Amino acid sequence: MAASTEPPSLKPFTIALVQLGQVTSDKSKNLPHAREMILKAASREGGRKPDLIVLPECFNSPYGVMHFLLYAETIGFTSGQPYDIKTSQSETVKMLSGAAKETGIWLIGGSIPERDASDGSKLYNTCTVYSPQGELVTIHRKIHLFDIDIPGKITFKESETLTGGSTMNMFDTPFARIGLGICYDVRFPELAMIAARSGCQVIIYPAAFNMITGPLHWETLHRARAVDNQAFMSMCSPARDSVEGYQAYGHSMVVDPMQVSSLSHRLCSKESMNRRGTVLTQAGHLEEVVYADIDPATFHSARTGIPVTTQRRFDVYPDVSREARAVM
Ligand SMILES: NC(=O)CCC(=O)C(=O)O
Repeated sequence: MAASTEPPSLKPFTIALVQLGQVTSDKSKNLPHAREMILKAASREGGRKPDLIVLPECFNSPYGVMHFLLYAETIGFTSGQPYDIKTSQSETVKMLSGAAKETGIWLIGGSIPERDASDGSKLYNTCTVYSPQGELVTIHRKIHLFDIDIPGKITFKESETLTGGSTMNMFDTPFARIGLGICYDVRFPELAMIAARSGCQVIIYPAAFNMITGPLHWETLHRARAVDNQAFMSMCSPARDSVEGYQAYGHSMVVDPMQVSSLSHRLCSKESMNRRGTVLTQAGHLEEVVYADIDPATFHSARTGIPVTTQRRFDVYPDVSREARAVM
């Protein structure tokens, strides 16, 4: 949905982050395992059932530039155009659509290597999103490719085989407008800022940080994007169980935009702040499903108590984002 329309008002809802393990070089094992974990997340016992399930970045293929071509699938989705899952060429899209329909739950289907339907030489790192009826409602192609070089620690160059996406993407559910990105996109605050100013109350990125940058920045970036934008921020990682190759950091997380109303209560002790504070939920590093309840009161108290959203001085600084519109 275009961001020029009014966003749905934020309602209470529950997110499930599936910190998927066992991502192997065998896609025929990866897909059934992902499906099984989606069903497991959906059938939560002893807590509110999730309204939205999220998978991690690159869950049907090992994460590495040499793998993307081999694992890439053609999706062929165009925003605003009818999309027929039955005739889709993507086995991953079929599986995800079926799982969303079977569970009746919104699904952010992590990301997969995608081959452009019209220009087969172009590959993208692409997230697909499904309604509870199993419709493919939007896609997000990772905009900022993970090209880094920290000598002796990590060198990664997604641009060797991938092309960066060129559109901002968000989607509406009955409970929130949700802004999308993928992993490295989080380091570019403009993306989350434009999403928030386009009405997103929640920002969710499938991701796969690593053992160098994860301990450095994973939680800080969640908190930064959440506080700057006064929005809920979440990234879902794979588990750290790869025997060789890329070691994901794990620690899938949901962070709230700061509970002003309960701030004094929280400041009682560092321990209670960590337990009840702004990190609503956080996984360890192995495979697990973690849940977070999104409370609109938190969002509203943050925005009314610290009203930066109405205090901006566009007369003093140029607003680089104000004209932004969500397009596909
Ligand atoms: N998959 C990615 O984009 C990794 C990003 C990352 O680790 C970072 O530090 O940024």
